[in-house]
Amino acid sequence: MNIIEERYAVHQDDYKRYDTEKLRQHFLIEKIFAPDEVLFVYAHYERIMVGGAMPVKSDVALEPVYQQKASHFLERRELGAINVGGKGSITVDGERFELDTKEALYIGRGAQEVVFASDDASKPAKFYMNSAPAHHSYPHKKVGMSDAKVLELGSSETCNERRINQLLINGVVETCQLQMGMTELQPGSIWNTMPVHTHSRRMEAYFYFNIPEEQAVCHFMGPANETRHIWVGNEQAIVSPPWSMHSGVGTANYTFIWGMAGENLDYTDMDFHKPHTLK
Ligand SMILES: O=C(O)C(=O)C[C@H](O)C(=O)CO
Ligand SMILES: [Zn+2]
Repeated sequence: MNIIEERYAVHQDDYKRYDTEKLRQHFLIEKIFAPDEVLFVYAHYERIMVGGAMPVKSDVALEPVYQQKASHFLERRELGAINVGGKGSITVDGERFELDTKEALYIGRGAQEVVFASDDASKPAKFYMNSAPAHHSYPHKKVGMSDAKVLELGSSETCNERRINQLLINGVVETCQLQMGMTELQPGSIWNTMPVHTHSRRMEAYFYFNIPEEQAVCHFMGPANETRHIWVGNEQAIVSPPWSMHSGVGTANYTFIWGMAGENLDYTDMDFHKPHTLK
């Protein structure tokens, strides 16, 4: 049985009055992986589902949840999965895709049986997933880091030197509305997505991983003139509403996966806010 939690959409006027606990309750996803389970948060921003599958002792299957009222999970949805654990595989209607760490799989609408497996229980695969409603069925496709479109952004002087690996993105794979990728910070750099941006056309989810023990990432959210922060631990995620900027600074090096759904598939459609204008 897949485990699901629901998150409703928040108005930016209400968000202003949230304390730490309420911000965390609405925007932070503390648990993405549990052994031999599939966990999902169903968020009412573009109806994105954010979650993870971690097969250890046994394979685990994707099952429909009550919120979907569907006979199978992908009846009206598409899904992107990126492995952040040891080697594993995803079998889609009998077709097996081997996925090493940092490799992604796009699964198109209509797939009926999706099964996650780890090659070695002592180093389990961890499939981080985003899923969004889909109007069309595009082919399933595996995308490795060497297939990614790469953007090198930032500099060591501003502590934001980073490599953006666009994995499930227009031009690499056909999707209805989902886009996903992985941003790696260069050693010594700690700021992601600085200068910050908003894109009210798309919501976004950030999943932080490879954060060393006892370290954390301070994630910033909100309209540029009304920002708040949430401290995020390793393998936790943030749901970013369409009115919110999204950026983070780590107390150590880390990596994160971003995923988006919404009005367009244009990665460059962003409204930038210069650091000195933020409040
Ligand atoms: O470090 C960055 O900059 C990012 O990774 C930005 C994300 O890809 C993003 O927010 C796309 O809208
Ligand atoms: Zn963004």
